[in-house]
Amino acid sequence: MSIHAEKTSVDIKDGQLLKKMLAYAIPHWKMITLCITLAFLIVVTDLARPYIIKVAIDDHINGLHKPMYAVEAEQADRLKSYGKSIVIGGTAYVRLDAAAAESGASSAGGEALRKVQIVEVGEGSYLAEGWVAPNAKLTAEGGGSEVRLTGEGVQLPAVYLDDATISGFRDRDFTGFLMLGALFLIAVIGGAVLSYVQTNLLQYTGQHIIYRIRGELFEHLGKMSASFFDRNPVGRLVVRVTQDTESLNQLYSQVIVNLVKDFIVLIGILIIMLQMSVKLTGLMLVVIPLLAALTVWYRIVVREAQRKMRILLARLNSFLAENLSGIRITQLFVREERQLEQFRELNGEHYKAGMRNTVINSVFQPAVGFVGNLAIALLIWYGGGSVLDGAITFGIVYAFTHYVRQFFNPLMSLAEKYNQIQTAMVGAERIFELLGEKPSIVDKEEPKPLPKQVRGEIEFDHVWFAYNEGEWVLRDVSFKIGPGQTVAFVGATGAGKSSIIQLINRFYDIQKGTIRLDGVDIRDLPLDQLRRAISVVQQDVFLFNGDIASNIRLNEAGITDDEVKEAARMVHMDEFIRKQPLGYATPLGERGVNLSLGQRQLLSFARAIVFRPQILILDEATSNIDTETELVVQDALKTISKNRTTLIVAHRLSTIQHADQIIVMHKGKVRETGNHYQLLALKGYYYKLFELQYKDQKQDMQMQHAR
Ligand SMILES: Nc1ncnc2c1ncn2[C@@H]1O[C@H](COP(=O)(O)OP(=O)(O)OP(=O)(O)O)[C@@H](O)[C@H]1O
Repeated sequence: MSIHAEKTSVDIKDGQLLKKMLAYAIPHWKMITLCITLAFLIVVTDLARPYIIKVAIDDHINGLHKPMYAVEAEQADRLKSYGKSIVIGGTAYVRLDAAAAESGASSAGGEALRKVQIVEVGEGSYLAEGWVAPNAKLTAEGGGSEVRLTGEGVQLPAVYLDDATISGFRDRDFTGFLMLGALFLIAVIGGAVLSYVQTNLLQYTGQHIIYRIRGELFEHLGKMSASFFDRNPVGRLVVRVTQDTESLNQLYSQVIVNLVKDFIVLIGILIIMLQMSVKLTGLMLVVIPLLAALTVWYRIVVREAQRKMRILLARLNSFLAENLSGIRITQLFVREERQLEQFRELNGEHYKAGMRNTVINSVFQPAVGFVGNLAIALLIWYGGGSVLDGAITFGIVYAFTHYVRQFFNPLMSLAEKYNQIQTAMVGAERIFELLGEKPSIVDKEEPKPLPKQVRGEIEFDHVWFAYNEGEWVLRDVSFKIGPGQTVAFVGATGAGKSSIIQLINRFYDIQKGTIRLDGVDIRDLPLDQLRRAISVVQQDVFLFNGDIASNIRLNEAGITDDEVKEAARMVHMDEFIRKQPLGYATPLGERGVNLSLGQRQLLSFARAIVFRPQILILDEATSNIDTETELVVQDALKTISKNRTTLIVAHRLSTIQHADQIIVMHKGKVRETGNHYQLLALKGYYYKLFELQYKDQKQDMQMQHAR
């Protein structure tokens, strides 16, 4: 598997993962509980709105024709428990609210209460003694106070009502509308305010958790050893710290609480529906199996589609990461067309997978919508009929249509949530996998501190080392470098010279043998002390964002400006730096001056010197510097390397002839050791290398002469 390949799917039921995610949420449990409580209140305000309208319809718009009670005016007190009574002539009337009317309040009122009702017959309104169905077909006979309403097997004495009297009965409707309107407004404003508070609290919590995880990730990455970075491309790690944590944030701040909210909505709606009408609720639930089938289908199909999309996206990402970092090579070798073709292919596949996803969603969402509307159709058919029969009020049917919609909304957005959860779970798994990865190179439990004055004696004692198991890069390497000595490593490409340098720094640990610094196994030393004792100048110099001075002292506050300048002077960079617009404060890189390769190396020298290490390592450090400057640097080196152990890896043998000891490497083994003259006298491998380079030089000189 390519190191760019990514894991793309994880089983949501994975308990381990959930436990770890929960562990991060636990410190915020108070906030999360508060958010869930707020969610509950928001649901209440959401669900209250249709109910308020239902009450407005049933008790006020249609309330006039609801059953009423009447008593003689002087006994009006008896009606108190039903509401405010209206006195007309010698009679007190009270209108019942829908619930009381439906539950047949008569039992509570006792027989002495007269049941009355406002009934419309033809153009006129009558106050009839007795209760009839609202749609009963009646005719009025007689006149004045002697009217009788007959029809449908009933005969009721009635009184004709003029418009003014009807308005009297309507009075309480107007105050009712005002009250309900105010209540509706409170529900709307309350809902909005609560949502605002909840969203902010959730974001705060989510961001806080992510802030912590990001910090931990960065700290953790800082401890990882070189082999880890060999395996993990930088692009991927950047995605871990930025993108994956963000999707996890979404999970904490949106998905979890919203899922709880949706659940409360569904339960809440069911309860309200059941309370309003068991029959209608039963009818609504007829569509549930259809919905369940749809959801199961969707889960299966979309899971696969989304998994495929994530795989392709990961591939696209790694393709991009690889190609953008190697863009110069692509351009140099005129491979743009071929790369573009590959990219198009991948991009096309991703597009197709994306479209498939879209198609599935565009089927699922309207399908759920359709089932919802089917439920509404059933509601109109059955509910409408029941309203006419007087079995259900119009307000209930109206409220049901709203609740059905609210019931189906969370189901419709299931797609989005499913995707969010999957992405977040994948992100979470990657993050926890990363956090769970132990740094392979760490301090011993009780490391032996280095003495303040490091002597700088380095010893390799039968060292075996492989980057990858079984592929030995160093085989039984032994040598000893005395304190203050200058030692050079030479050998063909791939002989293992740079590996030796990396091992001294403990970027990797060896498999067999021992490496000692001042007689102590480096694995027993505190890592930071070991690395502080060593400075390395490499061929590739990394510059950080910042000015020249901070790039030399690497933000080490203990290093003074004078020391920085002194170091720059020693590598003959001082003059160049002074010429820059802001001197030592000139920013480097995009925002400031760009350094040439040679200048970068000089800066890297200054960096190494300023830290005053006991051991200085130069790994191909002068390969980018012109001969003239190299002479200067060599000169500086002589000063610097005095009383310091200095290790030099070089291909140009001319630069290392003065070394106290030269170690010749060949295929991971020490082939020869000695100083320049001893090695030449040996007439071995070194001699051959020297001859080859010398011949080259002679040829160069002859060619120059010939010109
Ligand atoms: N990070 C790494 N992971 C795996 N293998 C590596 C790694 N670095 C180097 N190698 C392998 O180790 C061997 C020795 O490499 P090393 O860089 O030590 O050689 P070198 O003598 O310094 O060569 P050069 O003169 O080209 O710098 C090579 O075969 C190389 O492929």
